[in-house]
Amino acid sequence: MRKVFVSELLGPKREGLFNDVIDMEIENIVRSLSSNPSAIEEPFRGATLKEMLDEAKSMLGGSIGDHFPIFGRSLDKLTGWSDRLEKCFSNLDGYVQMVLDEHLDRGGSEISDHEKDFVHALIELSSKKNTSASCLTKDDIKALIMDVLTGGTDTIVVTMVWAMSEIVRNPRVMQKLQKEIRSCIGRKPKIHRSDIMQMKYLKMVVKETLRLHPPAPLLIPRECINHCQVGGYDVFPGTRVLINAWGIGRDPRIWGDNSTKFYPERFKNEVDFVGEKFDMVPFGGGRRSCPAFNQATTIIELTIGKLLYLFDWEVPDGYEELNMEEKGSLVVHRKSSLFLVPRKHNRQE
Ligand code: HEM
Repeated sequence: MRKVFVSELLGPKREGLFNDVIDMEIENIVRSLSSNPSAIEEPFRGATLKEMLDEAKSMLGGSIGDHFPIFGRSLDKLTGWSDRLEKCFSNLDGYVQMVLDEHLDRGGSEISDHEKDFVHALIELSSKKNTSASCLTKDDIKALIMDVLTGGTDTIVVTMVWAMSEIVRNPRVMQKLQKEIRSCIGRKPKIHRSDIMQMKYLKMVVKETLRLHPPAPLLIPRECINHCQVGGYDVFPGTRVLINAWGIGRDPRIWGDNSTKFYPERFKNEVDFVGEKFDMVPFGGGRRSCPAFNQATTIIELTIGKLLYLFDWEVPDGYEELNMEEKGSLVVHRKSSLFLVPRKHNRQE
């Protein structure tokens, strides 16, 4: 399944369409900010799908029955958790089914290869004509779509919101970042992926955000399959394992006395952040690490780059200090919404 996900959504086959959709979405955010700054909340505010995904994420945080299966399951029934779980996943399943039906109704033949998206590709892999080992069932397709919806939406938005919070709280960082972006872009109307490659400080800012605010601070709960030893402790098969990515990213033994400070310059020398050295693990590590880390960081860099290139950002009058309290279980958000005022940057200056 992971192989299908990587080749059909993230691989070069789908790159053109994926990039076009991302660029269009970033343009939409910028347009809504330019025409009506009070619409800043719009792209991130909930439609029904968002509510469904929020509910699913809160349920994935686990129940009493997940931790104490023997008596916990009965408690889950009594407290109404089991009914809530049933309803939540039947709603999500209904949504995914609707997406699938829409794709089936349109039929694959009248759509050009360029227009075919991830769901079309999955349907092709499930067709009777496909005799390869990766032939998918309907449930496989639904699971893969749910992976994208649950794993790929909130994580990116949460990281962007934390990045904007830290940038605005640290005017020194904001000025340095804007200077870099604006000098790399000059007077060009658009930022391209190739421009981002030159923006070293922007990359440092995104890494520093993921270090201090990994969207999934305990990653995804895993279960140990084989007996192993970690740091001298025995971990037996069946043990549920939680990795404290939040704690690792703030560990003063790795990051020094200023480990809780937002200081992107600490990434001047290349630091691995995709789980090879484990100094920070916002995307997990090993065989089940996030397959979309590359795409995710590019989307965040492009969006932040664009927002900082076109606008100067301020906290609204009356809000002196940004509240940085956190809330959530599987994915950790800001406790209070982020309100910022964008002022269009005059490119003649
Ligand atoms: C800033 C953005 C993101 C962060 C921080 C993030 C983080 C993570 C983490 C921590 C895991 C679990 C790794 C582990 O347990 O070792 C994971 C898994 C996964 N992520 Fe992401 N993710 C991000 C964006 C995305 C996007 C955009 C997609 C899809 C388009 C995605 C799809 C997945 C999938 C499918 C898995 C499961 C992989 C497996 O079990 O083999 N993620 N991600």
